[in-house]
Amino acid sequence: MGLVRLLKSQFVLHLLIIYVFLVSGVIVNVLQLCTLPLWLVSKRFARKVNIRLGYCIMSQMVALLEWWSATECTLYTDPESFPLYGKENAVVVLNHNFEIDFLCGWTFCERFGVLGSSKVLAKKELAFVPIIGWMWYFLEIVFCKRKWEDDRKTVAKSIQNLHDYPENFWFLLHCEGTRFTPKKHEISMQVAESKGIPKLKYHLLPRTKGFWLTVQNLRGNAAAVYDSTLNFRNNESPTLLGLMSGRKYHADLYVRRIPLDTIPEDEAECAAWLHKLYQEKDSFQEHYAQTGRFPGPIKSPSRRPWSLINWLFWSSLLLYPLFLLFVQLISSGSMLTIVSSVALCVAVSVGSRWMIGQTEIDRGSSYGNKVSVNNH
Ligand SMILES: CC/C=C\C/C=C\C/C=C\C/C=C\C/C=C\C/C=C\CCC(=O)SCCNC(=O)CCNC(=O)[C@H](O)C(C)(C)COP(=O)(O)OP(=O)(O)OC[C@H]1O[C@@H](n2cnc3c(N)ncnc32)[C@H](O)[C@@H]1OP(=O)(O)O
Ligand SMILES: CCCCCCCC/C=C\CCCCCCCC(=O)OC[C@@H](O)COP(=O)(O)O
Repeated sequence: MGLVRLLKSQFVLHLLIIYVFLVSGVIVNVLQLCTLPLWLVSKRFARKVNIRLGYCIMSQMVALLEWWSATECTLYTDPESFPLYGKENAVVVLNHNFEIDFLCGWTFCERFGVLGSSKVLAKKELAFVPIIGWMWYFLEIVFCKRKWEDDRKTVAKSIQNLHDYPENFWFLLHCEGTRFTPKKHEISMQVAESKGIPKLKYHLLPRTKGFWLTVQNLRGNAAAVYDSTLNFRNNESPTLLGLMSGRKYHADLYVRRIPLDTIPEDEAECAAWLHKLYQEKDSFQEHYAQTGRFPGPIKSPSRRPWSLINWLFWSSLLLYPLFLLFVQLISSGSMLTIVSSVALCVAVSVGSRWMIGQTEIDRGSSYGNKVSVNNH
């Protein structure tokens, strides 16, 4: 193991990374709270400020992926669509198999300049994750309970609110509704069979209602759907803890741009369209399994320095006071102060381990573990 790799695997460095993330995150959350009066004066300006504040948090995690772990992200897409990425609003449809797929999504957002304004239809539980969830509140992220009776109105309303959004955004939809597990796959294939829909090998059966609702409410606002299929080389299952230990992965993303006005307006036709899309996505994954690459040319955007600069800024701002505090603590010689400080560190470690746990599939929800029936 090289010296750099050995250093990156050290727990004490992970604690420092988490410290910078948590403290800067709380500072940003407080600043976001301070923008509340601004919304009354100028919604446009308040949104722009929050986009930049949100960037300060999200780009730290992007920097962890791009600069700390040096994970590579390759984009397969056609050269005609490439110039449009980041220059228009779009709905992104992405498979949901990996613990860090959200972070790869953010990385592409960063490279196309839409990280701060990126949106997602997220499960309500994520709204309560400290820092990220609180930040999302100010970024107008759309939350759902994964109960259509409740979501149909709230989700539509939240998406409608984005009509006068001042910057280009990508709206991410994991139509499968939950992360892939063998059990969830088996159950969803039973649903597919009962509905006479062809089975999928690499995806869960997509939930079509949220997609239809999103597309209907973004007509005239978003120009396209980016059908995106993600995989990792060498059958790897990357994790956030792996990234933190400096482990390098290689992500491949295949993106097809589909003009939004070509998608059927009728709900049943739109659902059939989405099912067909997932059959195509499945064939791309099969192609990947056979050949180790996606079809189509490679047109990768390179990483930008901004996420690293932001990270260095927060680190230099927050690590020096921590160092001073540490020196003071040792020189105080007070056993009580030292023990309380250690207890605080342990509490913060446990809290951040819980946050990281939110990304872990093993600790995922039971949604999709059984057939759900809607009464409508
Ligand atoms: C150039 C580069 C391009 C791209 C770069 C890539 C990405 C970057 C983009 C943006 C990044 C932005 C942010 C990323 C950051 C963080 C994101 C992190 C995570 C958040 C993600 C989540 O939280 S996923 C979970 C929440 N989201 C969803 O669930 C969305 C999908 N779900 C829906 O749309 C649902 O319809 C719903 C939520 C609106 C409602 O849920 P409900 O459960 O009520 O579902 P349905 O009514 O649809 O379900 C009933 C129907 O389903 C059938 N059924 C029953 N059981 C099952 C089963 N086990 N599996 C499948 N289907 C089942 C049932 O028969 C019903 O059928 P109908 O025919 O009646 O519809
Ligand atoms: C500089 C880096 C510092 C690292 C410190 C890390 C601390 C923060 C850690 C995590 C923040 C939480 C991010 C939440 C994003 C999780 C997205 C996700 O994948 O959610 C799962 C959801 O779709 C489906 O859930 P289920 O499969 O149904 O269950």
